[in-house]
Amino acid sequence: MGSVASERTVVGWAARDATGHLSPYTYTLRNTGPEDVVVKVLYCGICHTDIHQAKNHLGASKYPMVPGHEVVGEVVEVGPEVTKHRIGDVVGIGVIVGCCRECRPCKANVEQYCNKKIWSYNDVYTDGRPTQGGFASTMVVDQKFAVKIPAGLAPEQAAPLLCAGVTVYSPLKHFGLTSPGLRGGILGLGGVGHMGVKVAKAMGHHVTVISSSSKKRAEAMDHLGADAYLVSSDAAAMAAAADSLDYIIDTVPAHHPLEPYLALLKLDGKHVLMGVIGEPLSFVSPMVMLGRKAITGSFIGSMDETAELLQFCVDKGLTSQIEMVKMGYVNEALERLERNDVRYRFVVDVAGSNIEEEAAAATN
Ligand SMILES: NC(=O)C1=CN([C@@H]2O[C@H](COP(=O)(O)OP(=O)(O)OC[C@H]3O[C@@H](n4cnc5c(N)ncnc54)[C@H](OP(=O)(O)O)[C@@H]3O)[C@@H](O)[C@H]2O)C=CC1
Ligand SMILES: O=C/C=C/c1ccc(O)c(O)c1
Ligand SMILES: [Zn+2]
Ligand SMILES: [Zn+2]
Repeated sequence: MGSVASERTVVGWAARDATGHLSPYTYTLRNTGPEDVVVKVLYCGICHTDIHQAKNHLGASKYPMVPGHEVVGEVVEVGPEVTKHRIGDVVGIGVIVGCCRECRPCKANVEQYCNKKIWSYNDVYTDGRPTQGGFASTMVVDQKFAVKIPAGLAPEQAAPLLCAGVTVYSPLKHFGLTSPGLRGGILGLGGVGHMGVKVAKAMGHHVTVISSSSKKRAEAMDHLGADAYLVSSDAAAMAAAADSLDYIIDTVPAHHPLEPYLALLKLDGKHVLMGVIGEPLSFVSPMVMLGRKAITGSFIGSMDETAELLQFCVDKGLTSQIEMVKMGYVNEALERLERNDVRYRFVVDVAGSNIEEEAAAATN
């Protein structure tokens, strides 16, 4: 218990401009507030959103920016009113670190849809400071936005569950797509997509991966447990699969036509958009009318859903498939992620990268 009297100086790896190149950056954290926990970062996953943000794909990036929102760490200090966590707990921090607590989404415990939500980086906290993410030695976060990592989950494999995992779990629950026997499509087999296959399979669905190439076919079928694999450019295979899916989780992070995928949906099928795409997507209206299909979207998941997903993963024996790297490799990892060269999520071993020591040595 107790709080530090002075601001903590920490080191993160920050983008300085839209090249998205990260390099060491020293900054201070706010004093530990009554409901804050101080978290020593152990691991942080690399999500494609980190590229969108670091490279200013949405036009709203502010620099210096320390990305990273799939954070697993150890609680090293708690404010005097913290009841949810204790020193020594292993916790996760995701995309959101604040909300108004008064609006309809907040009262319904879907605080990710709060219009006053605070993003874990590239945002401004209530004290007027920029928020900074998990590619850093330490974070301070309100206890509400830290979730306990349950026993039975390796912390490094838990990291991708905090964004990629809950991002697929939340819409499947919300849209009533949890019944065994449903037929689902996962469009784009990356970080979010591979968790889509795993979570949907654990719910008892028949899962079809829809990919831009055949490169991931063997892994998808043999290791991830997919039931079918479609290459989107294979017109004959796509035609044969028409009218066969109850839903598609669309994780493609770039502009793409929707009509080839809408054609795969059955009556009342749902196309759930996940990718962050700053250009209009298009389709002709009969594609949705003649089949009462729905095009919708979903944004991460709530803190409650995150805790539920973590327990679901323990109960079902699910983990993410990761490639662990040190912080010094983060720029190569970002480049490889952008060129679709990772199976399926990079996780940075932050604590094992000695970033504070290395930054101090570089300035001496
Ligand atoms: N809605 C939300 O709450 C969230 C949204 N996101 C967003 O979801 C998207 C996916 O994130 P993530 O899984 O981390 O990204 P990844 O890069 O790990 O995966 C995306 C996959 O989409 C396919 N793909 C990539 N580029 C193209 C392209 N130009 N055309 C067609 N297919 C492509 C590839 O799969 P394949 O090789 O199989 O074709 C790739 O593996 C991003 O836009 C991210 O910002 C992420 C998390 C939460
Ligand atoms: O990776 C998680 C964040 C996803 C996201 C979704 C929508 C949006 O506009 C973003 O900036 C990020
Ligand atoms: Zn993410
Ligand atoms: Zn709110």
